[in-house]
Amino acid sequence: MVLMNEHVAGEPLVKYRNIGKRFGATEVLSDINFDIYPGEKVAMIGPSGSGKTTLARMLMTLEKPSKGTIEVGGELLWHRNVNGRLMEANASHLRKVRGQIGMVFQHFNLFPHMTILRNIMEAQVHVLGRTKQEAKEQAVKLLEKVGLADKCNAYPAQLSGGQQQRVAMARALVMKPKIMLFDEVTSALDPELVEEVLGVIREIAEEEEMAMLLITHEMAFARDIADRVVFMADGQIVEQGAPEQLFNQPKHQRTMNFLSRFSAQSQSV
Ligand SMILES: Nc1ncnc2c1ncn2[C@@H]1O[C@H](COP(=O)(O)OP(=O)(O)OP(=O)(O)O)[C@@H](O)[C@H]1O
Repeated sequence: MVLMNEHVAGEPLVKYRNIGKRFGATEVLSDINFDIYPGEKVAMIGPSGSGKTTLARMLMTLEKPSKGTIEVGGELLWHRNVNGRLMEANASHLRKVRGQIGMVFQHFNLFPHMTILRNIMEAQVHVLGRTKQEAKEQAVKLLEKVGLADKCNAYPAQLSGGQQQRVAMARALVMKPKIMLFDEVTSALDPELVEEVLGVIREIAEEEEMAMLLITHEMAFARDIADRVVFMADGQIVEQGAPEQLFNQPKHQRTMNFLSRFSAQSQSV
């Protein structure tokens, strides 16, 4: 696995700068400055409603910041004019930037009317311009990687939640993104399916060079696979560091409170 301090001298892949976000009168993110380096595996933890998903959705351009800028691979997601107003990037620019990012959500978002194979071929053909044959070969390779080569011709409804989530991962991976976002990908799953999905993410983290941003409530997992852990609360990054430092010697009271609540909860389950 790649270690955080191997990256810090290089140029970040993702740069959040002075990010603020309001929904109406409610401020949900304030003054976020945050980098992700190429190949770095970052876990983001924090209480419900602290703004983790909103931050990730911004990277996919599904949400716009009210303040600040985001760069991916040296390209701004949106430009601001001299008055600070956000200017829409043109479609081809957005496609280029978004092509570097893969996302797996809590809900799998597979196309229900398409077979598993076609679910994974579709964007390769229409976005990357691969031939159907190339797309099929790549799809089969990725389905083998997530342990579902025998499900090519099944439809999503014929698969378990854990299997559908593994298909969603294969679909994101096949696009060869520079960064993969995983947003609470196990929280909609039955407990017995969680481990199979975490196992696939663990493998991806160990084998793939792409960066990862993993939003999770699975503390042991975050500790296990991340190069760096970021703790968010009330729309701010409270603290970040190597997993052993953040989990064993948190610097802030809020981090301590959160982690102790969590360990108390897991003991009582
Ligand atoms: N579209 C929206 N309109 C209004 N408020 C929103 C919207 N999306 C998110 N919020 C609010 O923004 C805050 C941050 O939400 P967000 O989903 O980013 O938190 P989170 O840390 O990912 O939470 P969780 O761990 O529960 O997923 C919450 O108070 C949420 O209610």
